[in-house]
Parts: sequence; structure tokens; C-alpha cells
Amino acid sequence: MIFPFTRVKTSSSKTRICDTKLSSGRCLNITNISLRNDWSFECLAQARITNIVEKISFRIDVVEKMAPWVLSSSTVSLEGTEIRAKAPYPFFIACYVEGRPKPKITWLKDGENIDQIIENNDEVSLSDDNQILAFNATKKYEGKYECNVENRVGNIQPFANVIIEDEASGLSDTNLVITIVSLTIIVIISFSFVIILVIRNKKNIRNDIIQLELFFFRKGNVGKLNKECTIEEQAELLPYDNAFEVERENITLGKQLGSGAFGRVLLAQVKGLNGKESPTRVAVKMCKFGHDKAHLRALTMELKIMIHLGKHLNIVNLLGAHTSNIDKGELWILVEYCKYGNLLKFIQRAKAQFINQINPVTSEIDVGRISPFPNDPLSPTSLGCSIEYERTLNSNHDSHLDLHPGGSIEMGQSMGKHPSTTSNTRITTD
Ligand SMILES: Nc1ncnc2c1ncn2[C@@H]1O[C@H](COP(=O)(O)OP(=O)(O)OP(=O)(O)O)[C@@H](O)[C@H]1O
Repeated sequence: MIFPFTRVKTSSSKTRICDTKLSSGRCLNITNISLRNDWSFECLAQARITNIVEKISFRIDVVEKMAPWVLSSSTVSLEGTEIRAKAPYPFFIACYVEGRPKPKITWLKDGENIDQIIENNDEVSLSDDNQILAFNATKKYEGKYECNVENRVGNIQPFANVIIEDEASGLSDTNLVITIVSLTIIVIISFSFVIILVIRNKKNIRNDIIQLELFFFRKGNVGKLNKECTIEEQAELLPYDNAFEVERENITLGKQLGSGAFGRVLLAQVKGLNGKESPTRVAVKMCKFGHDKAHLRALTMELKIMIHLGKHLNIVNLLGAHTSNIDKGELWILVEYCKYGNLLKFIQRAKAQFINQINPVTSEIDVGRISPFPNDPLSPTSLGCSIEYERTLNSNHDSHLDLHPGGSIEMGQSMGKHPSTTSNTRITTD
């Protein structure tokens, strides 16, 4: 307390002069001290010249001395801990301790003072309070690290065994990545497998349905036919007759003859039809491109009705069918080819040459008649047409007429004579 040229006063008589060369002072020597808090002291100093008094107050807490102990936040312990560090990442060893008075900490590695390692080494550093030893992990720093802690009361040596994981262990990271990637791939494959199974299952169900439809197409369900309804209304219940099946390779498609509401008709040559060696000219009826199920269903019904009707002189007969690809929407109906095409159009074109050979009075047929009956309301004159009887007979001598329920009529080659028709002419419906 310490002002030059100053007289120092204390209120205690247990002081002694402790001047130095540059200061005057008094020291208070306290012995047999006991535990106590808040022990207040004042030190007064008076300048010799000015007599000004300066006062300094201070407080002392007397606490119990304690041997050092390790705090739980430390990474060392009295029993020893194990620290695993991965090269080349940083790691640290912490020796947090307490004690009264404050303990001094020194470090040993494998029994040797750490100072030799720290000296000129950037990879290792010690904190100012000596509590934290920090490293850049390399294999050479593996070993036992002791933290020697001591104060007046006692000393302890908590320690840690440091294991630096080498490159092989580092590889375990790579292995881990490989494992994760493999697992991910396995999961993706399994997931895809499940999706494929689901799709396949759905496909199978769809196939089952198609198979059922095919079965139904081939076998029909005759037992369910209702006599009260027309055959047209329940044509689906009729069976398919496999005797009509014609292989695809036996059919050579030609030009398009025409098209209807949902179908189109192509000229074709068919080998081996009705056991014939030479190809037969047929008309092939099929669905249009981009058709839907309803169109196919209608064509199927047409086929079944034709099979059900059987052959007849006055209709355009069914010659065969190609149904093996019906599950893919392909159904071909092979019918007799009518070389004059649509009957309605033909009649309209040829109405001037029409000769009615049915006597309007007796209703008798006169096949030899080449001029109209007198007063015949169906004569071309009555219909207001010019008549060219000779030309008519010559041009239509081997034609036949075909009449569809929907109104379309085809005209083509004759299959033979029929008593109820004019010489080589027949009118049919299907
Ligand atoms: N057997 C055949 N011989 C020659 N041409 C034909 C034959 N059948 C059909 N055609 C031609 O193809 C066209 C279409 O025939 P299709 O039977 O598909 O139609 P439609 O019966 O007139 O109509 P829808 O399909 O609506 O009943 C006919 O108008 C005709 O020109």
C-alpha cells in the first residue's frame, strides 16, 4: 500500500514494516486463520507532504483447502477413458479439474512430458489454462495421455488412452458408403420387383378377363338364349364355329372395296378355302383403324349371326373368319366377293334398265319377258325412266343382289339360280 513517501496505517497492531527501496509499506501477517467469509480490511496511507489520506479496502473469504478433483465434463478420468479419433480429423483431450488452491496441470504422453511433443509442432496445441490438449489425428499420437494435476493438498493423474483409427478404419467409412449404396440398390430393386409383380398380377387379371372373353366368344352361352328376344339382340350368346377359321398366312389382302359405319371391306385372295387348291376371291370385313371395343363387339355379333344363319343362295355368304388375333382387336370376316359392289348404288345407277318380270295382275313370274307388262306400275316408263331392255339383260346376266338390314346392298357374282328371282338375279337380306 504503496505510495512513495507515504506513511501507511493499519488498524491492526499485528503489522510490520515492509518498505522497499521505492516504497514504504506495512504488511499484515495473519496466522491461525479460520474459515470465514467476508473478512474486510482497510489500509490507510497518508502522504507526508500534503497529508492527504488514501484508503484501500478489500475483502477476504477464507475457504477450506481441497485436493484436486476431475470434473465430469473431462474426457479423462482416474480410471482412464478411451478416445477414438479418426485420421486426419482434429480431436482433443480435456482435463477439467478443480481444487483449492487452484491446481497446476502438466501433461504426460506414455510417461513423458508433453512439452517435447508440443514444441515446434503445429499439429498439437495446449490451451492457456493447460486443460485442453488438441491434435490433428495421426497414428503417431496414439497412446496414453496423463493429466497430472496437483496443488498443495494433493495430486491426481486422470488419463485417457487415445486410439487413432488408421487408413484401414478410414476405409470402413468407404465400406459404410458402399453398404448404404448397396442397401439402397437392394431396396430399389425390391421395390421395382414388387411393382413388376403388381403390374404382372394386373396383367394376369387382364389376361384372365381376355381369356374369359375369348372363351365366351368361342363357346357362347346358348343355354341363356331367350326365345322372346330376337337373335340380333343376343347374338353374343351364339357360339363360334372353328370350322370357319382361316389361317392368316392363307389370306392375301388387296385393295379396299369400301367402308361402313365402323368397318372397312378389303378384297382378298384366300388359299385352301373349301378344300380348293386355287385361291378364292373374297371380301374381308374388318374393323377400321383406331376402333374401340364396341366396334369389335358389333363385328363379332355380325360373324356369329352369319354362322347361325348358315349358307343361303340369297345372301352374301360367310366363307371363313380369322379370329386367332381377336384378343388384340383383330377380327376378319371373309364373305363372298360381290363384284358389282353396293346394290343400292347399283340399282340407282341401273334403274333405267329395270324390267319387272312379275305379272302385276297374276303375280306370276315370266322369266322370258323382256318388255314391261302393260299398265305395270313398276315399269321404267311408269317410274319415268328411259328403257334399254336389251342392254340390261346383257350387262346383268350373272349378277346377284345383296341386301343388308342396315340398308346397304351389295351386288356381285351369282351363286346360282333361284326360282323366285329374275333370270340370274337374286335379292337377299342378312
Ligand atoms: N361382299 C362384298 N363384295 C364387294 N364389296 C363389298 C362387299 N361387302 C361390302 N362391300 C363394299 O364395302 C362397303 C362397306 O360395306 P359394309 O358391309 O362394311 O358396310 P355397310 O354394310 O354398308 O355399313 P355397316 O357396316 O354400317 O352395316 C359396301 O358399301 C360395299 O361397297
